[in-house]
Amino acid sequence: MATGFFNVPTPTNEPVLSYAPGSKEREELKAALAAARAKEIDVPMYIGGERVTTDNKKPMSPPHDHQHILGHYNEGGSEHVAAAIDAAMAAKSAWADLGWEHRASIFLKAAELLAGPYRAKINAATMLGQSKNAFQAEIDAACEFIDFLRFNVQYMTEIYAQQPNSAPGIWNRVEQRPLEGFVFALTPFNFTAIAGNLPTSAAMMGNTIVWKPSNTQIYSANVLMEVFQEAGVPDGVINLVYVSGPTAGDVIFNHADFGGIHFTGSTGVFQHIWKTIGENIYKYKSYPRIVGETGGKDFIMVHKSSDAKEVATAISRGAFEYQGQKCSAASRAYIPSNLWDDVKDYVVADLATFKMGPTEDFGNFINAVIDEKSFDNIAAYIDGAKASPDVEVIAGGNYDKSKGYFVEPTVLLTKDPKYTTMCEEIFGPVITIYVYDENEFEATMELLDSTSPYALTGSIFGRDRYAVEQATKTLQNAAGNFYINDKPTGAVVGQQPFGGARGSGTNDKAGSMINLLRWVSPRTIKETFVPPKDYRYPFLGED
Ligand SMILES: NC(=O)c1ccc[n+]([C@@H]2O[C@H](COP(=O)([O-])OP(=O)(O)OC[C@H]3O[C@@H](n4cnc5c(N)ncnc54)[C@H](O)[C@@H]3O)[C@@H](O)[C@H]2O)c1
Ligand SMILES: N[C@@H](CCC=O)C(=O)O
Repeated sequence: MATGFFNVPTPTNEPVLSYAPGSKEREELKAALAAARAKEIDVPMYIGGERVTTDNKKPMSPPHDHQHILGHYNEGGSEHVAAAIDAAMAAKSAWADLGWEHRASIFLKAAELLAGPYRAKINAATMLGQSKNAFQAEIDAACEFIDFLRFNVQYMTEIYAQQPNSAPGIWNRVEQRPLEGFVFALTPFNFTAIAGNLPTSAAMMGNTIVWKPSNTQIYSANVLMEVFQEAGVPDGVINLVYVSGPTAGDVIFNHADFGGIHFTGSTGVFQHIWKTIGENIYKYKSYPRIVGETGGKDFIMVHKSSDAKEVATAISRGAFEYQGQKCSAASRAYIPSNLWDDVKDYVVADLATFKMGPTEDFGNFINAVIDEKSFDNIAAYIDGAKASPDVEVIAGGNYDKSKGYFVEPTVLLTKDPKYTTMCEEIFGPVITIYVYDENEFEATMELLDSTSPYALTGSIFGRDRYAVEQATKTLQNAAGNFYINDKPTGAVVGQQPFGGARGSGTNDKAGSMINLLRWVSPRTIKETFVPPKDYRYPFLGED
């Protein structure tokens, strides 16, 4: 067998295409949208390379047009979860033994497929299934996932290259074994890139996977699986099942071979999972790796020296892109009294120009929220705000689910800095503003830091460098991704490794070496070239 020390292609961020009128990519995307809408599909589970169907067919619809059927997915039960674990365990040794360069090659090929022949298809599936506009789909399903794949391959090689020193006469080596057992990838609805990254990052390091996506992301998960198969991911390495969360959890968290969970989703679900794993700890062969990136109550903190228009733009984009359904979305802002009138005028003017509607109309900046449960939850927060004497609705406040789950981008102004919507994650297009005395900057930051249990993303705006430095220090633990004079969303793989602490997760930074290290179990090997043949120390010879 030929071998060598291989370098992988140097990763660079995938360019974001413009989808401008008349562009080739726009035409291709429009064609992919039309083709997807025209044909109902039957989406199987994938277990050990088998396409598994059941009698339990569940409809999939665009959130912005809930009467249209895109197709059905086949819902499984606990027996399918058990079969997926068996398939992952059966595929394990061949996959773990495969030369790393072949694993790298498979995932680099997946990146190329997504950048080229599958780009329009994965973006169209994300636009229809998750109601993302063309730009939001492009930065997620195409670019971010391509970046995850390419950069993770590079980080994998850097991990393998890290080796210890060796004293004369010995050779020390560290090998990076995959975890014993299987890895459970449990993924959210809101980013196709995250749904793809959670199973592939662990698989890249030699693990085999049971993947359970959110029901509302299955339509695009099916395209990802098609890409994985075409890229050459062997049967059984990534097994995709559609079951309820508790059904998956009951089987997986009771299994002796459960090796780790790669989770992204809400804080409540993650805390429940952690507790269950703790209660079952004696059942497992190893201590399972627990990686979870969860919710946020992301902030924009504004100093009196800021530019009001820059702040307003950060609010308009940071709070409302993808209907505020980003874990990083700005959902509370602290505005100094000297700037409020201007910031308010600019934000209200921006919102008046937002167009809301289906993703197939490329002129729409705002689309629908993901499903009825989410719509009702957001509407209840808005109703609560309307009824509260402490809150004024500055913009938006209306909603309508007759055709799709549409919620107007909504700006609330509160007199109470601890009002519910300043503390709780809403996960929708709602931001709450608290206007503070412009001379109370330090005290307001202390208030911000103690208002919510989360610490995911946050921004400081200011032209006064002393104020920016003060905020950077005071808010050190308030966000895992901290932005200066920028909105708190839009982290790019390889540039701003992403994740938060406190209630927001284990901060293992998706798309970084830190994350990949969680999916290996290092073994240190010491080899002695000429072993001693006498147990005595030299000084034991003579008195
Ligand atoms: N920090 C991050 O990087 C990040 C990124 C994206 C989303 N998020 C968070 O994800 C949430 C939105 O996504 P979501 O609505 O899909 O989250 P969710 O927690 O509802 O679901 C996530 C996954 O867990 C499953 N699940 C739900 N209940 C379960 C249970 N009891 N047992 C086992 N599995 C269960 C779901 O089916 C889904 O696959 C928000 O809170 C958001 O902040 C965080
Ligand atoms: N990484 C994304 C958020 C992912 C969570 O939903 C961002 O930085 O905006």
